[in-house]
Amino acid sequence: MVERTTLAVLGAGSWGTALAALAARNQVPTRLWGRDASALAAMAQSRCNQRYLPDVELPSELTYEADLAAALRGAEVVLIVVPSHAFASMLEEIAPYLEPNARIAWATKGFEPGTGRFLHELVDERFPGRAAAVVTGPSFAKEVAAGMPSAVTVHSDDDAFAHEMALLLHAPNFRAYSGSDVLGAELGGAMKNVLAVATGVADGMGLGLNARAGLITRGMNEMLRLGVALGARPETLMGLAGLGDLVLTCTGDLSRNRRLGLALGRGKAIDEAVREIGQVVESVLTADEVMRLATKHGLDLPISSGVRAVLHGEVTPAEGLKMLMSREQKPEYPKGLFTPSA
Ligand SMILES: NC(=O)C1=CN([C@@H]2O[C@H](COP(=O)(O)OP(=O)(O)OC[C@H]3O[C@@H](n4cnc5c(N)ncnc54)[C@H](OP(=O)(O)O)[C@@H]3O)[C@@H](O)[C@H]2O)C=CC1
Ligand SMILES: O=C(CO)COP(=O)(O)O
Repeated sequence: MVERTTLAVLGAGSWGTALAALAARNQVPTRLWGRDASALAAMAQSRCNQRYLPDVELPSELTYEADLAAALRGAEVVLIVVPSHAFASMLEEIAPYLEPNARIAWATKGFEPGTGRFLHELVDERFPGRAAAVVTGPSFAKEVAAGMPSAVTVHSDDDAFAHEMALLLHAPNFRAYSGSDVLGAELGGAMKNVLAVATGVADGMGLGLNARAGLITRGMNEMLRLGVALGARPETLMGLAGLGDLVLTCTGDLSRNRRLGLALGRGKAIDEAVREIGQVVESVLTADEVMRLATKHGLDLPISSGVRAVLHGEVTPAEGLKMLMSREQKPEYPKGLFTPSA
């Protein structure tokens, strides 16, 4: 039985719209806010997000609010689903209107660009003491919006809020698990976007299925090593937030990050590839932040580093491949499975 908590979803792109529709179908009173008032009016009229989810009929229970103050009035839970580059400014924008008891969740995947700070750090700094949770895991918006079976996970330091947020979304075809490793959950969701570019590049170059599996597995190793260095729990990274989303995004052509890699591997220029995708491609900013964190912790992450170099045009995909394949022989896990080597 779902409590009738009022939910405000901020960000009317593909994922914000899909999550808002899911909650509304779940009998949660839900308002969807977006920065484009005319797009919201069209959604209210047609019950369709023509730009981001064109084939999906939105539930009649979902309401739309272009005025941020009105969207937040009475909202007990606020779910932020804007791209990571807009996350910090979104926190500033909501500050004057947040209800005193409002809990904050986000489904954004990434870091603060330019600093490598985790999004939970931004939330904790701007809203100290508020219950906060991240919603993450393998979930293409298009499939969730179409009601196809999916599983995600919700992590919070506040067990009650993790459970509450999960219940708002949990539905017959949508399993929402819960946990308490916010950092690990965020790291998995951010890093898989970078690694998806690597498998996309390999597939775009026609390197074969062995290469794809090798990149996914060694990419998982990079996620574990950075995660362990930062204090994430390995099991979080081996779960939906890490491995689950890594497999989805590295293999599923619905992934925009994988599609960017595919285009680069086929020789397309990055600007053109991003323009053609026409939606947020988080890896473009996240690769820099992953490498900023890796450098800070003295870690060598060859796949992530190669992706960053390819995205910056410092090396071609072929040169990146050569760099990876010419590395010295070494043990796969010199220090044991959950204390991976640098
Ligand atoms: N799509 C998916 O399957 C999933 C996405 N995510 C994550 O969700 C986040 C959002 O991605 P997604 O919805 O897919 O992206 P989309 O590209 O589909 O949509 C982005 C949305 O964000 C809006 N936006 C951009 N900048 C701002 C801003 N400064 N203030 C307010 N709104 C803004 C855009 O508005 P406008 O149209 O006006 O430009 C648009 O509505 C990303 O971090 C992504 O990694 C996570 C899981 C699944
Ligand atoms: O995060 C996602 C699925 O879990 C969506 O991946 P992309 O951003 O690569 O499309």
